[in-house]
Amino acid sequence: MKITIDENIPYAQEFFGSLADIQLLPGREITNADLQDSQALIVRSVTRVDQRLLANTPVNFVGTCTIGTDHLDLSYFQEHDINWSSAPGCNANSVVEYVISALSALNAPWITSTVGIIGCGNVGGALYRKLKQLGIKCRVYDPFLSDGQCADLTDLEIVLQSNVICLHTPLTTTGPHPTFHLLGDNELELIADDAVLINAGRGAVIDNQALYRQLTQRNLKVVLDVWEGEPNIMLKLLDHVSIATPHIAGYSYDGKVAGTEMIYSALCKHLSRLPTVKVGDVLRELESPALHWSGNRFPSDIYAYVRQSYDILNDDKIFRASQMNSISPGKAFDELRKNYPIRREFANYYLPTQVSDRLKNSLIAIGFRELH
Ligand SMILES: NC(=O)c1ccc[n+]([C@@H]2O[C@H](COP(=O)([O-])OP(=O)(O)OC[C@H]3O[C@@H](n4cnc5c(N)ncnc54)[C@H](O)[C@@H]3O)[C@@H](O)[C@H]2O)c1
Ligand SMILES: O=C(O)[C@H](O)[C@H](O)COP(=O)(O)O
Repeated sequence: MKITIDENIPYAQEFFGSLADIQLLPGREITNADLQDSQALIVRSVTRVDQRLLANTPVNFVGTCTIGTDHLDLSYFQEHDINWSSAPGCNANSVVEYVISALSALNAPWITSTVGIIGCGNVGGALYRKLKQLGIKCRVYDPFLSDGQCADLTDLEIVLQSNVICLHTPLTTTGPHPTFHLLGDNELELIADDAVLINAGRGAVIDNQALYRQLTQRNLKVVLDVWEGEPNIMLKLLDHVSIATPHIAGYSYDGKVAGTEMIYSALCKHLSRLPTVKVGDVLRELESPALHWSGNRFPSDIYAYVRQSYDILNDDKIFRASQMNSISPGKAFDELRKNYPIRREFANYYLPTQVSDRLKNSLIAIGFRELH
């Protein structure tokens, strides 16, 4: 048996090599010819998996080590009896930490503000629970949830009037509530001038042309991890965005490896094999998990601790430089993602003992640990 795998999937050999021969290829370059003798295809979000890629191949299992599934033609899979699996929730916590890093780096008064969440599934729901634990007022728009599932559901128009607005929907073009260009001119105009808008869902959920028009007229603070047309983003938009990153919100190492393990387990099930490799076999504890003492001011010192684990402004700086200095910005976008450094989640770090109770409680609520 042979499995074709995106070369950017960490520990592909350790997990999938225990099941079959593996062929590692760049995700954007996998072709139909590459799959002529593969029974399984394991991808990330950059490989469009449809009839063009799969027709007349023996592939009968497709796994994506990601949360998003908009790159998979699920109707084609159903029509051709192709088993498939995604990795729901694998990097949800990574995205939540990205949002917290963005808000604390912007020095926005988010701790005392109202946060609007659009799309309250694995990612939005995890963010919602963390914010509630911090005592932050939330408003949620998710037309697929009922009041029994979330007490703060309200209309999109109301959510857009929050101090912070976070987008966590999938990208959909069909169904009763498609998200493609969910935020266009009319919706963006409802957002207050001093608000923060964060998109770490999918780029095309915001009409990027409309966003550009807005940002040339007013100083809304916008954080974009995802962009329309990735990897070839609208470069002129970059100048108007407060924090810009190349679709790495979900790129904590913990999240990526969890995605690999989930798809490995799904493929084992498909093959009626028992999984023998676990995350703990490959992912080690940090050698230096202790955070340095960095002050006790609440809430401004939250960033001082967060940045020791993940400094979003560093990602922003590197990304801007890559887009400005490269003759091929699209390639540079992909290269940054391919060579993204190892980023471990907050739960791998311990707080210094001097941190005051008030600050400590908040840092623990967002995921850091206390030394006992
Ligand atoms: N930037 C990144 O690195 C990154 C990482 C992980 C996930 N994502 C994206 O985030 C998306 C959400 O992830 P998730 O794990 O929370 O997915 P999920 O399926 O668990 O939740 C999505 C939620 O969005 C809601 N929704 C659907 N259509 C909506 C609409 N029109 N308006 C408001 N809400 C709507 C759904 O009801 C659901 O509750 C993924 O589909 C993926 O595209 C991005
Ligand atoms: O959907 C997801 O899980 C995320 O967007 C994920 O981080 C995408 O990463 P990629 O597959 O493009 O490497």
